[in-house]
Amino acid sequence: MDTPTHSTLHLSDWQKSYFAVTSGTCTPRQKADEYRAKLLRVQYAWANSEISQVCAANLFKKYAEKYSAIIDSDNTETGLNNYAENVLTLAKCQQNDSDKWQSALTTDNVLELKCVQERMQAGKNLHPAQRAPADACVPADKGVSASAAPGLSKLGVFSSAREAELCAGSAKCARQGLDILQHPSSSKSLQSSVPPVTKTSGTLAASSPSLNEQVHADFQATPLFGSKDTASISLKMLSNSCDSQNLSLSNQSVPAWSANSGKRKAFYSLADEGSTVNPCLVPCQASIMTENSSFSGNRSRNEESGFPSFRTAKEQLWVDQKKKPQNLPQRTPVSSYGGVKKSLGAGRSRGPFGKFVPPVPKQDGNENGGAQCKPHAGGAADPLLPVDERLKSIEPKMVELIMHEIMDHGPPVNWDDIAGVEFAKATIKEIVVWPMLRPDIFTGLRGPPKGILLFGPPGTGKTLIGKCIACQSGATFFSISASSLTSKWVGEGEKMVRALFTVARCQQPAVIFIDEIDSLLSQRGEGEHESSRRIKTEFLVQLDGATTSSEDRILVVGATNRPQEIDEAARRRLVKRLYIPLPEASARKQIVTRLMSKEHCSLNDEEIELIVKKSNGFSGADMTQLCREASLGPIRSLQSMDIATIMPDQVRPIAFLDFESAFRTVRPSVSSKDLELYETWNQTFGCGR
Ligand SMILES: Nc1ncnc2c1ncn2[C@@H]1O[C@H](COP(=O)(O)OP(=O)(O)OP(=O)(O)O)[C@@H](O)[C@H]1O
Ligand SMILES: [Mg+2]
Repeated sequence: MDTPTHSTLHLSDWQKSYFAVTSGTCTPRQKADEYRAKLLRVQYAWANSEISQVCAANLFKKYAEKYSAIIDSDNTETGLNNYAENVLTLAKCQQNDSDKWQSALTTDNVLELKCVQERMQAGKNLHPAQRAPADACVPADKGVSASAAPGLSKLGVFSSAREAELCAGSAKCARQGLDILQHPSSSKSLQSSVPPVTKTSGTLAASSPSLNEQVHADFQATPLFGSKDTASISLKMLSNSCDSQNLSLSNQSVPAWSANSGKRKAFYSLADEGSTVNPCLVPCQASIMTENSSFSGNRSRNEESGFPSFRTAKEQLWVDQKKKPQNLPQRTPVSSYGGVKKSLGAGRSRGPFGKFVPPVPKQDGNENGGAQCKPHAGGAADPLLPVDERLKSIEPKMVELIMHEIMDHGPPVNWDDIAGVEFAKATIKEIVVWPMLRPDIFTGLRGPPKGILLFGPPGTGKTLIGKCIACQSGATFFSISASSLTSKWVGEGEKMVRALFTVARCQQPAVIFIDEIDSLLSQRGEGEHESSRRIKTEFLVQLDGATTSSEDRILVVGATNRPQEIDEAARRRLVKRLYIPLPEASARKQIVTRLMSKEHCSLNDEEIELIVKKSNGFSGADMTQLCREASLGPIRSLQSMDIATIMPDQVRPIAFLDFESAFRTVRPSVSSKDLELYETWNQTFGCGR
């Protein structure tokens, strides 16, 4: 056992520090460091019940004043006046100590010690009256605890004449605290004895029990956080900016300290929890208070042993983190369907921090029943699930891009929102929606076609139908703008096409909506760019696979207002070619009525009929524009002065005259000549009646 050596070492440490603060050669900074160290030692000594509350308070006061005098002084020779730096140093020091303290004082470690076991057993045999009652008078077999010294512990009031003794006691205790710090993880340190007598500058003289005895005493004297009043001392290392006069020491007489360990643990648990922080205290302020049994409520207990378990700040952080909800969303919600249509290259996360989320087939059943995969379903984006074999040949970057093409089911577009085009709507429901709902019925010859082409004049609702399919079909919906595919991925476009179909296969049932499909599948010619040719070829190959494979549940929906430009091979694969014509009178009426129903409007039925009549040849988009224009009429009729002050409900309703003036500026966007072309193409290739 090398205990004497240790003791000698610590004695010399103490002496060194003492001389450091008293010698004239010591710099103010060194002195401040030493005083901080002393304050820490006093903390430990008190926490270990080596000194009493009053003793600790006196020592704190003494050292805190000295410390503050150095810190607060502007004198370059004797003071620092550098608050921030020293506060940080202080905090760092505390943190390090706390770390070391943690590993040595876990309750389990201590309880496993043989000597502790023996002592506990012996303690059980003691008569209750024999147990250490108060003020940390610890029964020990060998040596006498400093806190057990009558002069230190039993007196409620300490005379100044006794201060030297108090200091001696605290110094010894501080040394013990250091022992623990310096041998944190070794259980030997807990068992090793500390020599009973030390002396420093004539003021230090105390006997010390061995630590194992102290530990034993802790447990023996602890009524397991019983209902007796206990005292805790909260020592806070805080701002140096407060004056030393602010040192507030409660001189309440403390009832019997029934639990040494409780006291020690109270100290640390409070320190961890920061429950008594007063931001305007001098460094190392001792805030002494009494607590009742609620004291024990502030700490956790070791459930097996019944002892309260000490937790370091690190442990507490870990526990707190475990308590936090685990199911925090990993990804921010995708923008709503109606607000943003994703297209290639848009809306995806960029840069090195963009997280790759591999798409995988969703294995579990879902509420929509039957559908294997849903847009943005958790399973699809869950990186923990195995990646589909088919995706292994695809570059992850491309898979990610494709995955970001999945459209979300946001604000829904209903079939009723699309005016007219009844035949097209009925056909699409038949092809898309029902087979998705009842795949068991739509088998064999009833199997749905795998390709649809929506063609017709501009602004007739083709894209709107695509959105509606996205919302109503319940399938994974990919919306690809052909132009973005060709322009942004020069050289890699065909790979993207392949990746698109592969991902779609993994996400079945899936709908791939290709708006402006003519720009992707225009007829192949000689002057064509090589890259666009390759894309087109790849697309046809994939389209062929998708349309011929009876197992795959992939529907390709193309939309164009230039159907005549589509390559004949593509045309063949898009078997259902549905004409989306200009809206008929009933459809136009529907559009006007629906839009005006949301506005303050004074139109009667006759006026609406007149509007419908006058709007012959208008597309759906034109009708929308007409209504917009008319709705501005009441505003235009206001004087510019009124606009600044008028209340919204004072604006007059939209009237027929507003439509009359709107008709003067809004013209049909589709010429009759163009219409003939569509009609002809529809009669040639269309599937309408
Ligand atoms: N049948 C319709 N019912 C209701 N609104 C319509 C209809 N057709 C068009 N609209 C209105 O016109 C707007 C444009 O429609 P959409 O984008 O679907 O036309 P499109 O056929 O795709 O045109 P383009 O061929 O130029 O792409 C829609 O947002 C909608 O407000
Ligand atoms: Mg469109």
